[in-house]
Amino acid sequence: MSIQIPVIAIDGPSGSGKGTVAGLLAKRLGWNLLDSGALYRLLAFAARNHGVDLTNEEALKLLAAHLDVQFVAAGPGQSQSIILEGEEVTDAIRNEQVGAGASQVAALPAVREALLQRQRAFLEAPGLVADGRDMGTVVFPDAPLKIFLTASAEERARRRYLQLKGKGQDVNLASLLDEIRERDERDMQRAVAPLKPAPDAIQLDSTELSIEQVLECIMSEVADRDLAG
Ligand SMILES: Nc1ncnc2c1ncn2[C@@H]1O[C@H](COP(=O)(O)OP(=O)(O)O)[C@@H](O)[C@H]1O
Ligand SMILES: Nc1ccn([C@H]2C[C@H](O)[C@@H](COP(=O)(O)OP(=O)(O)O)O2)c(=O)n1
Repeated sequence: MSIQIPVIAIDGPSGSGKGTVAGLLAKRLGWNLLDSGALYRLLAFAARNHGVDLTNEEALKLLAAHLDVQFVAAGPGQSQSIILEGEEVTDAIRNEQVGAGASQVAALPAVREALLQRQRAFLEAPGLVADGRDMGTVVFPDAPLKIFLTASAEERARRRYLQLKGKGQDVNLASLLDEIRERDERDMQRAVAPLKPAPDAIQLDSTELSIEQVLECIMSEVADRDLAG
């Protein structure tokens, strides 16, 4: 009898808190973490370094298939450093320019196909917390717990503004709101694996919730399903 490794899929738009909550959940449960958005960000970043146009699907597919990337963590649930072609890029891929590029390459079917197995390879015991746009719909459709995390666009832009400003980036709230809206639109409208809740996802609006409240809400679903072992 094969033993199913549990997955918690957390999908939703930019700035809804997916990455933060996924990291905290993985830490609390001692599970592995998949930041799927980082793969699309890395691809956009690598494409720029190699002079590959973000519309060149064939070249991007090849680059995606051979992307030399390592996610380095001290152990399950520990924070990750991201190494691309031997260079630490953990912070370099976290800006809206790379985010917009990621959203562009993510709309290409050959790119998504090339990254699919790489994402599924993160599924290792004792469990996986996976965050992105299509974790519950495409990558892990059998996940026993799926969360679709949202917040108003204004609140998400405000969060992103504070986050990037805290990192010393020169940011503007109005342009961040525009960029977030543009990215939402592209991610929701694309033909392949668009951003949308899986039919069996629990929808959670975090506009008025603290990070701790979101975490507790998800932990109670984990307990209801007896996932933590
Ligand atoms: N419920 C919340 N309330 C307030 N701030 C939040 C909340 N969730 C996340 N944040 C903050 O918002 C920013 C964006 O969160 P992040 O996890 O990167 O979002 P996503 O991965 O969905 O893009 C981070 O600085 C994070 O600390
Ligand atoms: N599973 C995923 C994850 C991200 N993407 C695309 C769409 C997103 O706009 C970009 C960047 O994703 P990322 O999760 O890093 O972005 P945010 O942290 O939510 O701003 O990649 C995707 O298409 N599918």
